[in-house]
Amino acid sequence: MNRTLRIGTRGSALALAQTGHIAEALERAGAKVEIVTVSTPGDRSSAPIAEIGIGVFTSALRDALAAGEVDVAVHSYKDLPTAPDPRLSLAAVPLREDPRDALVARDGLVLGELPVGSTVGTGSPRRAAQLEALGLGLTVVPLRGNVDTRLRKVTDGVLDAVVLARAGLARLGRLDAITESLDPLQMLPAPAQGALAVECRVDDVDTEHLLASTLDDQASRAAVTAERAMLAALEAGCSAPVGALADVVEDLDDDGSVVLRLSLRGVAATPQNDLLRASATGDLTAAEQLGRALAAELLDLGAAVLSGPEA
Ligand SMILES: NCc1[nH]cc(CCC(=O)O)c1CC(=O)O
Repeated sequence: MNRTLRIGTRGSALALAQTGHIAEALERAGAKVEIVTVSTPGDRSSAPIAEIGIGVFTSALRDALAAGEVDVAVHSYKDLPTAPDPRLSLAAVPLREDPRDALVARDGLVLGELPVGSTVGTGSPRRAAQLEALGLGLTVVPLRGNVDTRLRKVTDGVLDAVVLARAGLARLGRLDAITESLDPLQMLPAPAQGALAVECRVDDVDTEHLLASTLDDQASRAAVTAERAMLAALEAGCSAPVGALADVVEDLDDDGSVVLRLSLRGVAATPQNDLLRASATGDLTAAEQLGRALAAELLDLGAAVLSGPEA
């Protein structure tokens, strides 16, 4: 391909860092690239995500891609609505970062050391519900803003701790700030957390092929496919209290040979806001079915059918 690929990204430090990695990988594969920043309503508003709705960070970028203003869009996968966009192809899911949530607390404290009444900042209902379910007497405080703004709440002494995606800190070179990477047994991450979604126009087969062959990681794609299928079947938006995490695990076949399987864990809230947890294992090649099956089990257990603020 001789043309220059225009790669669209949001302008936040995190978005620029993750798009930079993608651009470098494409350049190493011989492509000519150019990074184009697209401003989104989510970047211009400071309202809680639960009010402005999922898609605020991604729809402007998707529109620019569909309109031909850019050729590739790089998103944080967990920020995408669950409904597919028929104009676009999800050409690559690159190797996923560590998907766990991270605690950044004052004085190097871990979760179990935070005194009763400590303030923990997060704007995510999923994180808030799981923090409250620990029964540690923590006070969850609403919080938004870019990664630096959130970290500063702790260094400035405004909050005792904040919870963020470890992947965001990794991509910004701020892993040093983490005082504890939270065990998924206590804090299941958002579906697709730590993964990127790389899209192109559905009719741009050259770009689709280049992205898939250069960037796609099959295990990462299978894991996030299962997590997102679970989310979609619960009809939950990204701001709903739903967590999911799939791992590729080795298992033994009937004839004793090693097979790779997907192990999926999920958490969802009841209408009374109690948390339900469940897990299931399935074929690596049937990730969507696994996600839907786990959602059905959670619904059977009494999970609320959620209609988040938008999707
Ligand atoms: N909700 C915003 C958002 N979207 C993606 C990430 C982090 C990187 C990722 O999960 O891929 C973050 C920040 C956070 O949740 O702390």
